[in-house]
Amino acid sequence: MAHSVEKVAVLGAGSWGTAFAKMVADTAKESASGVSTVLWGRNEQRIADCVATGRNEAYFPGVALPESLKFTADLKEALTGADIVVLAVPAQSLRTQLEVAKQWIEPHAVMVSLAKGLEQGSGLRMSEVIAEVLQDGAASASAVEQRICVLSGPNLAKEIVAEQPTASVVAASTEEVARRVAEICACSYFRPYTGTDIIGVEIGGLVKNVIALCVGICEGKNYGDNSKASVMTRGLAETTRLALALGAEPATLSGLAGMGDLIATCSSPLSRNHTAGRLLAEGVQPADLPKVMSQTAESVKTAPVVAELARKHGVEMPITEAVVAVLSHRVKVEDLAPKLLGRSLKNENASRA
Ligand SMILES: NC(=O)C1=CN([C@@H]2O[C@H](COP(=O)(O)OP(=O)(O)OC[C@H]3O[C@@H](n4cnc5c(N)ncnc54)[C@H](O)[C@@H]3O)[C@@H](O)[C@H]2O)C=CC1
Ligand SMILES: O=C(CO)COP(=O)(O)O
Repeated sequence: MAHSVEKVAVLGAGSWGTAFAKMVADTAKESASGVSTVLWGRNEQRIADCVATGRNEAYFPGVALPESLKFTADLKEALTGADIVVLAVPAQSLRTQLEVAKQWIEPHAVMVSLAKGLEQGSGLRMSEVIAEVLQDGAASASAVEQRICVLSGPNLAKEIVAEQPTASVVAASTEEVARRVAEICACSYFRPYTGTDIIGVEIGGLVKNVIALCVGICEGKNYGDNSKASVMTRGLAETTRLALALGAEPATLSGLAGMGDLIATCSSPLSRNHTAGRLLAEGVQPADLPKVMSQTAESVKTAPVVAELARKHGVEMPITEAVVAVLSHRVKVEDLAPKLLGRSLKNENASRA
């Protein structure tokens, strides 16, 4: 099965797609592997600007991208011959984008999801959406599933573009596939660990966005570190409960894709989810968030889907429920803390998993 990797296509020229493509091109240069990297974006003018300047000014002003990195707005050109396809579009756009792309995806190509969200309507994780779209009469379900991979961890794109040292996790159904993907991005400033717990890696990444929004609300309300640490710790407890109910391994949630990403996202002003929470606390209406912020804050759309999934599996997620209540105007930001603190008393460990 193992095709050697000669070409990597990254779909989505936003913040993470651009940073990831840079990393793959840097890895190819450092290892002299000869892997070529192409970044595809839908906005023709922006891609033309990238070609002309060697930079993606809309996301990383002034940052020179590797000379070997190619840019295109032509999906067929990006996907033809690509052995690895990296999906860096937001969660709610993935299915539509993949439906268009799939005609040009090579049958052996490994698909890597970078998005941290659940699909509205279906409640599916991104790896499940990819499997659903790529399965057709020609390919058995398990053959498609073996080609699906997810990458998640404490990976704020702006820090990665600045080449600050970072680790992450690549999970696939086999170590072999995870390792092939890890090899294309393991460079001097990025260390991907491998694993096979796709569910744990995805749930860790997508629920921490919801918890980060809650921490952002604490920040906007000028609550201090005790409040934020309490939300983060209990947030990890409810993330773990959901992940385990879905079949994840407990260790994943205390690793990079769980605790690691939670710490980074909840602590950093660079996080869009954290920023969204702060803006809500400052009086911005949930419906106005996309207008006020020019980038994706996945938790706004994913939080209600997480809550629904948790209810379906009989998992208690009070912080997520409180965030959903704020986003749907059922609870005011000032009433968030009383709502969380006023719940019935519990044993800490008994209610952790
Ligand atoms: N930015 C970051 O630091 C990180 C982001 N992520 C995840 O990566 C995913 C993408 O996020 P970002 O790159 O940050 O978002 P972004 O908002 O910076 O960029 C998203 C890009 O996707 C494009 N896009 C949207 N819908 C599309 C469609 N239907 N077809 C083609 N392109 C489309 C947009 O034009 C934009 O260029 C999210 O799920 C996010 O949670 C994960 C780790 C780090
Ligand atoms: O996932 C991220 C860091 O790992 C990025 O978080 P935001 O989407 O909140 O910016």
